[in-house]
Formats: sequence, C-alpha cells, structure tokens
Amino acid sequence: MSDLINHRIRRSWTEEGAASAGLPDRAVRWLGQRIGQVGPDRGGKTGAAAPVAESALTVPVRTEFEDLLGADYVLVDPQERLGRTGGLSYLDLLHARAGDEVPVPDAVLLPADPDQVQAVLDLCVRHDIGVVPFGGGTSVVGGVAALRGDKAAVVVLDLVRLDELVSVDPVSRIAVLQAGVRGPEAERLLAAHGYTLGHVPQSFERATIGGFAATRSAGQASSGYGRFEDMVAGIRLATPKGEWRLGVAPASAAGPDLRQLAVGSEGTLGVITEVALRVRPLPEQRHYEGWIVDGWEAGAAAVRKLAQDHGLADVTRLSDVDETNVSFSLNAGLKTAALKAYLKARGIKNPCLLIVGWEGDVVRRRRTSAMLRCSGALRIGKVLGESWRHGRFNGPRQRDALLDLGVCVETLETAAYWSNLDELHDAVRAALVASLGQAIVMCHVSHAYETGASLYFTVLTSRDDRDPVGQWQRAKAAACEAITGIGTISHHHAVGVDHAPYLEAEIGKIGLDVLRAAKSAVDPTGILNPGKLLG
Ligand SMILES: Cc1cc2nc3c(=O)[nH]c(=O)nc-3n(C[C@H](O)[C@H](O)[C@H](O)COP(=O)(O)OP(=O)(O)OC[C@H]3O[C@@H](n4cnc5c(N)ncnc54)[C@H](O)[C@@H]3O)c2cc1C
Repeated sequence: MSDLINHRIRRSWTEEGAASAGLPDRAVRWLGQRIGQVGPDRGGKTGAAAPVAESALTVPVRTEFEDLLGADYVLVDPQERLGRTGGLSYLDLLHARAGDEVPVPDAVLLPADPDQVQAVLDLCVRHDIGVVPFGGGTSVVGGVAALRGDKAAVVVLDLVRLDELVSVDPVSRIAVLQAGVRGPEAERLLAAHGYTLGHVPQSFERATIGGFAATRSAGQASSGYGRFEDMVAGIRLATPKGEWRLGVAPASAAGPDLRQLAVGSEGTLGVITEVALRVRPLPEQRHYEGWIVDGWEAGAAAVRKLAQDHGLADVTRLSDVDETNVSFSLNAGLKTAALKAYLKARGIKNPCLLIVGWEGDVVRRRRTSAMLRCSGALRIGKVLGESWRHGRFNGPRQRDALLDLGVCVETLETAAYWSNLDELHDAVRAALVASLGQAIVMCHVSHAYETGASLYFTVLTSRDDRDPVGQWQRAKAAACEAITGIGTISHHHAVGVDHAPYLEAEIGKIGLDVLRAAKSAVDPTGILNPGKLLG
C-alpha cells in the first residue's frame, strides 16, 4: 500500500522530475563564483540511518486500529514511520540526509474514506493519542512534524487513499474532491468533465487538496483563479467532537464565515476529508510572455497599476534585479547575450523580468499589454514566458543537487500593503544578507492584489558545515523579525511550528485566545496536530 506514494523520494522531488533534477556545469561554475566554496566534494553528512524508537502503541490499541482499517493500513515499520515525518524545508532535507534524530510517529494510519477518518479520530480520543494529518508532506514550516505534545503516542493520518472526485455540479460549477487527491490527479479528474481548478503552486506535483485547504495555499495563477480559499465552497471535517460540514451557499451573512476558520486551520481543528471547490471550464488557449521593466520600484508600480485597474494577467510574476540576473546567468547563451545587448541599447540599466500568462480568454492580454506599455515596460515575447511555464517545477527538483554541492538553499515568503512593500523588500533582504554574509538573495512578486502583494525570497549561500542548522535558523529568525510589524509572517506557507512564535505579534493575544477557544470547542483534549499553529 505504501507504494501508492513514495514519501522517501527526495532526490528528484517526484519520479517524473528526475530528468530535471541535475544542475548544468555552467550553473555550478557560476554559483562558485557568486557564493564561493561549492563543489562536488561538499555533499556533507549523508546516508546515516536516523534512529527510530519502538512504536509506543500498545498491542491492544494497534489491534483496534487494525480491526478498523485492516492490518495493511496500519504501518509500524520504522522506514514507513520515518518517511511520514517532517516536510520538505531545507532543514527537513538536511536532517533526512544526515540521519538526524527527528520526531517519528508511532504508526502511520491509512483510512479509506471520511467515515474511517472519523472512526480513527474517535479511537484516538478514547486512547488520548495525538494525530498528525498528512497530505503530500510538502510543508516547509514543520506542519507535519510528528510532535506528540503531552500525549504518550502520536499517529500520522496519511490521507492518500481519499483519492476520489466525489461529485460535479455543472450548474453551480462546483466539484467535490476528497482530501488526499494530489494536484495533477485533481486536474486529470476534473478535465474529464471539462473543468480545471487552476491551482498550481510550485508544490503542485505532490501536494493535496486537503493540504491546500489546511494551509490557505496560493498557486502561481492566483491572480486569475484566486487563492485556494477563494475556491472553497464547502468543507467536510472529521473532528474529535464528530463530523462538521460547512458551506450551503456562495455567500452568507449567517455570522462569521466558519469555512474560513476551517480553511487554514492546519490540522488543529479537524481532519479535512472533502472539499467542495469552485471550478472553471478548461482553458482552450494559454499565452505566456516575458516583459522587462527598468528597476524594482518601476516594476512594482506597474504591477500595482495592473492590480488596481483590473489589468492583471492570470499569472503575473515580477522578479527583482537579483532574481533576473540569476535567471539570465543560469540561462547564459547566445539568445541571453543578445537580449542583454538589446536591453543595454534601449537604456535599461536594472532589468527586472515580468512574466505574464493568460489562460482561456487571451483577448484580455490587449488591455494588460497596453497598460504595461504605459508603465514603460518592454515586451520581450513568448519565448521567455513559455520557458518559465515549462520550467516552473524545476526549482524543487534541483534542491538536492544544490545540497550535494554544499549550498544552503531555502525560500521564505510574506506579503504587505503596497505602501509598505518596498520597505519590506529591503528589510528582509538586509536581514538575510547581514546574517549570511556572502549570499544570493533574490525576490519576486507572484501574487498581487488591489491593496498589496506577496514577496517570495530565495536564498543561496555556501553551507556552514560546522553548524548548518544554526546557520539557517539564525537567518530565518532575522528575516521573521524584519517582517514583523511590516507584513504577514506567511502569505501561503502557513504557520506550522516555525512561524508560531510570530503569530501573536500579527493577530494579537485576543486573536490567539479566539483560536484556542475554537480548538477547545472541537478538540477539548488537544489530540489534533500538537504544537502546530498555536505553538
Ligand atoms: C518546493 C516547494 C514549493 C512550494 N510552493 C508552494 C506554493 O507555490 N504555494 C503554496 O501555497 N505553498 C507552497 N509550498 C508549501 C506547501 O506545498 C503547501 O503548504 C501545501 O498546501 C501543502 O499541501 P500538502 O498536501 O503537502 O500538505 P502537508 O504538507 O501534508 O500538510 C500541511 C499542513 O496541513 C495539514 N493537513 C494536511 N492535510 C490535511 C487534511 N486533510 N486535513 C487537515 N489538515 C491537513 C498538515 O497536518 C500540516 O499541518 C511549497 C512547498 C515546497 C516544498
């Protein structure tokens, strides 16, 4: 059963991704010049087996789970348990490579349907066992760490078998998908009915419908299709108090929108078993292209104009000068050289790449293009846009290759109102550089709104092998401190464990008390996802 998804694949991210998991030689040389001390001899500590303690589940309790799910769906093998703990952050990858001691669940449970999920929760309540809901395991904030809190045992509830399209309502354009359906499968199931969800985060290939909902995920085409929470029409959760269903109408004034309390609850208020989602007709056409803007401020102003005057393309992604430089350097060749010469001849000193993509009604592109021209942007054409679209999943696939070379590589994200965006960009950048020294810190806006935008930073620096974990923890803490008070601690990666210390500064003590009260209403004994969101 566990071969349904191999959670131990790290090298290639997905089996399909293996072909693009390597790095070209010129990229390795270029990295060496920029951050120094990288090379094939810098793989660091790898291959050690992480210690896995005996399962703390007693035989009678394990038998009860087996009677409920079937013995094949209660896994206590150490490798299965180790494969379902920790997500895919840089620190998770470091720990996995080094065989560091990490929290390991006492069992992995694989329920088949929402009723079995509810029955498992009921058993966990009865035996006071912690439960970690597990979708694709792509959390980068510690969301699936198998922490046990004050419980003697903790199980991971892997939702991989909840893999069905439950229903399609073509009149309302709503499809109900089970929580364990992964991104590509969701699109395949919906395409058979002529629909798409249009939710394509960079973790699309592995992440699940339940995980998207639990973390308020944002896909690369969020400007056109909306964030995941915008798509949620209804939601079905298993909770320690029983089943909870939400969502009967597209909009409602029947008190606060509790769907939005469930969305983003990160497994602390219930296990999402089904999500009713707004779907759209499959686009007949797609058109992606690249533009160049001179300087970050000008680029941000151009994107703001699009967002505020209804000209955003479905994908609107602005790279800062550093990210544009990196992308030009890694794609060095005759075409890039010609492009650079052309930009120089046009007097563009600080090129920032803007990718815009339309899906479906591509006639809208005329309006966006006219607005971009008015903002002084220069159209470069389809090649850059299409090349971005085709390589959109390569970043995660190449992380292990970078770790093999001794590179510390990680991303972090935030968002702010337009009036604070430049300050936030500069503050986070400065904090990362001050902490890491010689580092490449690059950034893009990939989600824009009328009132503001997200910022997504990627960091590459030479790994400090004396203290690789501390090196990143200090840099991340510095970035989080810089964000606090200007922007949000997370635009789409969620809170998990890593951002929990910063939540109170954002939502206040009253906000935390409200969340705790909600949790104690549905989960009075605190079995659900110990240590996440609320710390
Ligand atoms: C390389 C990389 C790129 C990424 N890019 C993006 C991006 O572009 N946009 C984006 O939004 N995120 C991105 N992420 C973050 C991550 O993929 C998202 O948070 C995603 O939504 C998690 O989905 P998942 O199924 O993997 O959930 P998991 O990682 O399995 O779980 C995430 C959290 O949700 C809880 N959870 C999972 N399923 C359920 C459920 N059914 N019921 C209740 N709780 C549940 C878990 O307990 C955990 O707290 C990226 C991550 C990586 C590693």
